[in-house]
Amino acid sequence: MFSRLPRLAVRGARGFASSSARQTKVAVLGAGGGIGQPLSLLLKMEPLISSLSLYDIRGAPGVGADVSHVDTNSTVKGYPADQLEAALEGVDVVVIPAGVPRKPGMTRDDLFNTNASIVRDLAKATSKVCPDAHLLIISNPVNSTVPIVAATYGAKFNPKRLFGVTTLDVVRSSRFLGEVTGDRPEDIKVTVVGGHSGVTIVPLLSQTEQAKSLQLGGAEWGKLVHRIQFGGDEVVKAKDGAGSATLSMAYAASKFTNSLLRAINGEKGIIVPSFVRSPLFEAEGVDFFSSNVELGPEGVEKIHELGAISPEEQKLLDACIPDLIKNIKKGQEFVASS
Ligand SMILES: NC(=O)C1=CN([C@@H]2O[C@H](COP(=O)(O)OP(=O)(O)OC[C@H]3O[C@@H](n4cnc5c(N)ncnc54)[C@H](O)[C@@H]3O)[C@@H](O)[C@H]2O)C=CC1
Ligand SMILES: O=C([O-])CC(=O)C(=O)O
Repeated sequence: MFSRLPRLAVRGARGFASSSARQTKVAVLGAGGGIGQPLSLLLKMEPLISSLSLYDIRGAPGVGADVSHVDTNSTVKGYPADQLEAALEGVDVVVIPAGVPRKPGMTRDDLFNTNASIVRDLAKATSKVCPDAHLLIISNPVNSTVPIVAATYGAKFNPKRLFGVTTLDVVRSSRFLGEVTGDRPEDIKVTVVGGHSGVTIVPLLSQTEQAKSLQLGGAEWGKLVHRIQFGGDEVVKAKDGAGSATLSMAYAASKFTNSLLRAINGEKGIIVPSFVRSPLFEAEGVDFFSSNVELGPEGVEKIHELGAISPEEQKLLDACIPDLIKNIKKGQEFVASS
C-alpha cells in the first residue's frame, strides 16, 4: 500500500511505526485552509499518529469526513467552530496553520493585526485543555506568533514544547541549492537560523558540503541567499492574490511533525532547525531564535550552538538580529496589552 509513499515507507521500515509506538493524538487548528487540508491528508498518512483532530472555524467536519476515508489506521474527526475545546481533548501535539495568508505587496508583519488575536485565542484554549501538548506554530508572522503563544501561556509556558515551524526555509534551501549545484535536494542539509521572514532567515551555507563550490560573498551565493530569504514572495506573486505557499508548507509541516513524533517515540539524534525559546542570543535581547534543535521525548532536548560561520554569514546575522528583536517584542507587547 505504501509503494507510492517512499518517505513514509522508509520510516516504517526503520521500525518506528511499529505497533509498539505510543498512541499519539494530533490536532490541526486551521484544518480547512490552504495548508490545513493537504497537511491533514499528509498527517493521515503518518503511521506515528493514532488519532487526528481537525478544527477550523469553517469546513473542518467536511475535511474530517473526507480524510477519514483514507485507508490508514488512524481515526479522524472534524470539529466545527463551536467545538474547539472538544477538538483539543487528550491531544499530544497541536499544529496551528490558522490565520490569513499574504497577498502581493504585503510583508508577513502586515498579517500581525489579524493573526495575533487568532493565535492568542487558540493558545488560550490549548493552555486550558491540553497544557502539556507540543505546539507547532505555522501562522505568520512566526517571529511574533511564537512569542504570543509563550506569553499567553504565562507561568504555564514550557519552552521545551513550543516550536515555530521554519522547516519550509530548510526545504527551500535544499531545493534551491540543488538547482545550482546539480546535487539531489534529498542529499542536501542546510542549517537555517534566525527567524522566518526576509532578512531574519539566515542560511548557513558554509556548513553544507554541497555549497563548498560557491564563493561565499560572490554573486551566485548572494542570489541564492536572497532566493532562500524571499522564497515565500515567489509563491505569493505567482498565486497573484490567491494566497501564499500551501502545498510545500504542508509538506514541510508534515516533515517537522514526523521528526518530533519520532523523537517522542524515543528515536535519538534527531536534529532540525526550529524557532524556539533560546539562550543563544539572549544577551543581545533575542528571546526566541531558530537554530539546530535536538528533539527528544519532552520536545526540545538540546539547542545547538551555531558552529563556525563565515564573515559573510556573520553580516547576515547582524542584519537579522534587530528585526527579530522588534518582531518578538511586538508579539510580547500585544499579549501584555490585551
Ligand atoms: N511558517 C511558514 O513557513 C508558513 C506560514 N504560513 C502561514 O500560515 C497561515 C495559513 O495559511 P493558509 O493555510 O494559506 O491560509 P488559508 O486562509 O487558506 O487558511 C487559514 C485557515 O485558518 C482558518 N481560521 C481562521 N481563524 C481561525 C480560528 N480562530 N480558529 C481556527 N481556524 C481559523 C480559516 O478558516 C482558514 O480555513 C498564514 O498565516 C500564512 O502566512 C504560510 C506558509 C508558510
Ligand atoms: O510567504 C508567506 O507569506 C508564507 C510563508 O511564510 C512562506 O512561504 O515562507
